[in-house]
Amino acid sequence: MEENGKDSGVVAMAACYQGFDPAAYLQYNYTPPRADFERTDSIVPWKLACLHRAFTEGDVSGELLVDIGSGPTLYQVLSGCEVFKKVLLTDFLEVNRQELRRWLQDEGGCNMDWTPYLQHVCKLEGRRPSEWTEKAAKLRQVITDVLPVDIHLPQPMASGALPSAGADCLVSCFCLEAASPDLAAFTKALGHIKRLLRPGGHLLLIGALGESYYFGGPGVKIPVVPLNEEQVCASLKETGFTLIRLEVYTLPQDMRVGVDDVTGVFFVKAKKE
Ligand SMILES: Nc1ncnc2c1ncn2[C@@H]1O[C@@H](CSCCNC[C@@H]2Cc3ccc([N+](=O)[O-])cc3CN2)[C@@H](O)[C@H]1O
Repeated sequence: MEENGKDSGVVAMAACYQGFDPAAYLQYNYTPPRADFERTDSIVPWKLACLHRAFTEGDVSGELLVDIGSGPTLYQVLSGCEVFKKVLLTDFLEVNRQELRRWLQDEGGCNMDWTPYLQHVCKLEGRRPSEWTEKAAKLRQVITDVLPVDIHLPQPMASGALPSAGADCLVSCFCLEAASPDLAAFTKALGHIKRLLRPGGHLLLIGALGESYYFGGPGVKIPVVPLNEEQVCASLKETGFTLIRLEVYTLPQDMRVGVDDVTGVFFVKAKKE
């Protein structure tokens, strides 16, 4: 522990993120082959199917959904925006919060066209893909803010950002393992975000398995704590979450495109009792 009370590994992680490049990151992970809606074995359709099922199978409800560590992406809340009246996006970096605000303000300058994602989730909802414009409008209506977050703080968001009871549901994708220097910090961060959730609320957690690094931009190599399923389950148990479902996707060879060394992706639905 350093004299200012911050763990040295956490301080080093924050430094790694100074070169993060949202446009490059989107290009690496959210375009084909990893986001190929024509392929049933592509990662993004698998993630969207997990989230759609989790948000719509009847046990998740409430007013407020918070996405922890949104990065420059909003696919995480495409299904949730139909279930919650209010959605908050959050990230550690201003460059990512700006990327999200540019899309929300719909004034151009975005580094990503989310249309295929909106069309795909409309199909999952039994709607015509052409209803993507209504879904985009719904998103812009329910996402009321894009706020700073730091999962390594006991209080990750500014006080007053959430109702005192907490959020009704949290979603977090590829953030905790990529922002934590080691497994202990990952588990501690899980405990920190749990405090943002009301009792009885749900956590939808997506993350990388077996990943030790990824590129957050050209030449921006960011270390990741490599996780396996057992460690994810142990961390959830240690922080007092009740596991409802764990699903695992193993990357086909041609999804390993050199932007990271991830071997699989986990999806967790859990509950804070
Ligand atoms: N202290 C902090 N608190 C909160 N957020 C923080 C903090 N530090 C950094 N952040 C925030 O966390 C970051 C989230 S992006 C992290 C990317 N994770 C790795 C990457 C993702 C990915 C995506 C898709 C697929 N796939 O197979 O389809 C695989 C993979 C595996 N590689 C970033 O937004 C940063 O801004």
